[in-house]
Amino acid sequence: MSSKEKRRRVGILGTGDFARALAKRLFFSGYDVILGSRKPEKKAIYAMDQCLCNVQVLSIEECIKSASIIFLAVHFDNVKELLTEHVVKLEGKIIIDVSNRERPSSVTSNAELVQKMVPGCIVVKAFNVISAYAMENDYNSSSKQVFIASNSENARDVVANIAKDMNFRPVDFGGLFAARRIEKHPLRLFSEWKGPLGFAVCVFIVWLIFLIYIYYIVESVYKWEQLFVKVLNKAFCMTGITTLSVTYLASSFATMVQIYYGTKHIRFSRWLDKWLKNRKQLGLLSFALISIHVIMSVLTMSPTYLSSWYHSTTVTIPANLTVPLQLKQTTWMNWKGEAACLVGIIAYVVLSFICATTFPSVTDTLNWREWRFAQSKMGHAALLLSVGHVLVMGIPGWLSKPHLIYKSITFLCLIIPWITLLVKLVFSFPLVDRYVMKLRKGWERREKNCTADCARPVTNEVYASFDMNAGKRKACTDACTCPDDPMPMMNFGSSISIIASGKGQLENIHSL
Ligand SMILES: NC(=O)C1=CN([C@@H]2O[C@H](COP(=O)(O)OP(=O)(O)OC[C@H]3O[C@@H](n4cnc5c(N)ncnc54)[C@H](OP(=O)(O)O)[C@@H]3O)[C@@H](O)[C@H]2O)C=CC1
Ligand SMILES: [Fe+3]
Repeated sequence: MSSKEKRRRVGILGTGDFARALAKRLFFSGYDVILGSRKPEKKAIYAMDQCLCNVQVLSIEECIKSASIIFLAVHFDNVKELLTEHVVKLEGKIIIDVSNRERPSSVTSNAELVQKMVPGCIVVKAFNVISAYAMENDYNSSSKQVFIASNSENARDVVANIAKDMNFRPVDFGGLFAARRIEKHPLRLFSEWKGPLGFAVCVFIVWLIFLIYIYYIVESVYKWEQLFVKVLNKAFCMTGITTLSVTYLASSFATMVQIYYGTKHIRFSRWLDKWLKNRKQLGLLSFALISIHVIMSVLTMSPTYLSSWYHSTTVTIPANLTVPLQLKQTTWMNWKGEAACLVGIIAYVVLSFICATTFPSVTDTLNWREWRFAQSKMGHAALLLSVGHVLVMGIPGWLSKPHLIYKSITFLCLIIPWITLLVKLVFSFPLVDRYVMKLRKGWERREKNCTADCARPVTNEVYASFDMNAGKRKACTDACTCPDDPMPMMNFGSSISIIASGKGQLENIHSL
């Protein structure tokens, strides 16, 4: 066999679920795999899975000897016992630690502890975010990311190539210090959804209490049995539009902060940073709420439920009726119903399009300009259309009872959307827009009088991290970059992708 045809060899310590799945995947990706077991003679791997008949099971020592890249597929608790007697033989080898923790730790990581146990080897943290099931079954999972951390750039490249061969997407996290972050990843449970979900629930409760107050306590407009669809539908609609406007208000707030400080090199306060990072979740939640509103509205689309949307017909039956009377009743929508439907449908279609652009497979096909157009311009257009939909329903009532406008739910639920749209309109004026663009290109209003107490990035070996959660943000008495700051204060929206770019260009992702 020529050297080109020779399969690259890797060793795997352990013969458990993950080791077997890894062995199978590596074998079908063109690797020669050797499993290392404490009792190789008892591990009839091929009996468990015929695909593994070409995978040898050797002793731990032989496995370590025969490969220069070794996956450590044993539970961390057993690592010390397993590796202690092989420390010398492991010298110079690449050890890939795939282990996960039960609890997150900011102080250390399993990978760093392995590096301490075997100082002569090069430890790489990787593959811990892929389950054994996905490893074995999802062969078309090129979108699945494998986060990689190691103090050796060369070792990171080697493991990144292995991940690519296995049809995974490697993401370089830099130094081994980043293993702490990587090990936290599988322990997350929709953590980025908690804030937006809590916000939506609170807004929903507030609107619902208000609706119950005006429709059941102040006046008896509806029957209690109508609470589940008729009244809840209004609460879903009001929460949906509030959440949608809050999604787009975040970027305007950030722009205001940048204008105030006269620079874009300002680290936003924590609440604003969180708000900006949660825009995707807020937007998706508003889409879900508006979808519920659409379904409920379609189900109740009748003159009985939406009397103001339909023409009403009054039938008078003569008192002295002697012959059979035939009444043909056809009711169609009036202008208000038709207009509200039309604007509502267009708003929903635009929102659906924006929602579709957040799917990774679609996002990947968009360039930066298209993405911004979909998320910003179309987003504001969807909000404007949603406002229009509510206006069509509200205006006739406001005109007939202007003194009661403050009680109108259509009026109240449009306050935040109006603010969002008005602020956006102000920022769209050529003068303001030009000024903001200038700031975004790096111009600073008070460049010469810099007295900023700049927060420095946390630097650890080759891993440079802007840890938004670590420590307290330093106060900035004046907003500007420090002259010797190689990377000015920046805001990482999707920290993973930015940090992942490692050596690449750092880009201010808050192009709002
Ligand atoms: N399962 C999964 O979906 C994922 C697992 N991981 C990580 O992969 C590692 C392995 O997980 P998994 O394969 O599920 O675990 P298993 O319990 O299925 O396998 C662990 C293997 O470790 C070996 N081992 C070595 N020393 C000991 C010891 N002292 N006691 C017991 N076993 C020992 C055993 O092989 P032998 O008897 O042949 O020596 C055993 O088969 C873990 O660190 C886990 O966090 C990461 C991502 C996903
Ligand atoms: Fe509606």
